[in-house]
Amino acid sequence: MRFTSNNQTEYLRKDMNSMQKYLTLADGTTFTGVAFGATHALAAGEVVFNTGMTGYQEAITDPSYTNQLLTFTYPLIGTYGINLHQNQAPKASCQAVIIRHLDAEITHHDYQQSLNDFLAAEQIPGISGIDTRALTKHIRVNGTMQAILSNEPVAATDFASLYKVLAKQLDKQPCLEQESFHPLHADYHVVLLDFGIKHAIIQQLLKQNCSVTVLPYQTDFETIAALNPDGIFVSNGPDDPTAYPNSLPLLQQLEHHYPVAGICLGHQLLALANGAKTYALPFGHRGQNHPVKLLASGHTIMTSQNHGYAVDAASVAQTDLKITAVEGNDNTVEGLAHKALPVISVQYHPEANPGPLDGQIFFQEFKQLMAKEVLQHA
Ligand SMILES: NC(=O)CC[C@H](N)C(=O)O
Repeated sequence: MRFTSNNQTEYLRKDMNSMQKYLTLADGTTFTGVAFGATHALAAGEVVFNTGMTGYQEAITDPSYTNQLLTFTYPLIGTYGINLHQNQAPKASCQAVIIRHLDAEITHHDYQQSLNDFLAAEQIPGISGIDTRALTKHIRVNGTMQAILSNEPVAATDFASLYKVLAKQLDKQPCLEQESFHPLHADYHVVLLDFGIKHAIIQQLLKQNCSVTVLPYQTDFETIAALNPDGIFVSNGPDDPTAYPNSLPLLQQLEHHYPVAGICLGHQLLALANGAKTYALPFGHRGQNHPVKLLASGHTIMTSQNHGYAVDAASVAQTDLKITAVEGNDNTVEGLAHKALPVISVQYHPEANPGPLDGQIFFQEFKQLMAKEVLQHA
């Protein structure tokens, strides 16, 4: 099957003095489009789709997309440019950006750079003129798959060997050193284990009047304890959660000493540390309108999500955890709490960025767990 460029692509080609680019999926499906960003760069990785109508910048700079080729179902991308302080990490780590139409006419009072220039500076290739809805439907039917973005069509027989050459080893980039953030007045001190953190999580903790010390996820228990935290936060991050077996003993130890909260990868790792299992979803949840039912109140909230793995509900029953929230679309696990310890986690992104802030209450719940613990030991 081959999806060819259409009139709009022809227009862009003239407009941008452009160069043709090819997206080849592992099953041989090929899409032809126009290069932008780092136009000559090649890329290989898993193609994942995001259904948000806005928020391309936050998604592109979310480290959880590391080494993935990110496509957007919303057709107009780049319309409001890039505003550098909205970045979720110091550098963008997705492999490539696949879009329908790159908007050359940027309108936003705050914009500092075009998406095209931003991706060129970040050395990330883009391809526009792609029917991203057809691509997404293809992935929804056939499952998440590997793909190559290249300057020449890739023959089916060459796919596997070329993919091997191009696919990067997962470049997990947590902070290399300790970093601290302070609100004007701090009620509590939180140690945040960085597996690939989004900046919005730090901002939400500051908003709760918590000072935050960000530490690389490989930090040992003694170093963390020496900082005398009131609570531990486990961040989001890239990859399969089972790729971090060395972190599980640390999380088990931390749970017995401090209130602990986790988001997305952090949630999955806390589940694994307590004996539950995780599995790969057929095509992931990535967007800003994912309904989540909170089981305690029966309320459904709208959430921002970005994950390809989930916690296996049946395996939770064998542990000391209980399910606190489920997805409205497919009933998968969206929240967990420990039955005896002050440990809570969510699969969705309560810090949003992009997306709705319905889930912000999670940060208040974490603060309440710290308050309770501090009172008990007063
Ligand atoms: N946003 C995240 O933390 C993603 C977690 C994990 N990498 C997944 O895809 O499921």
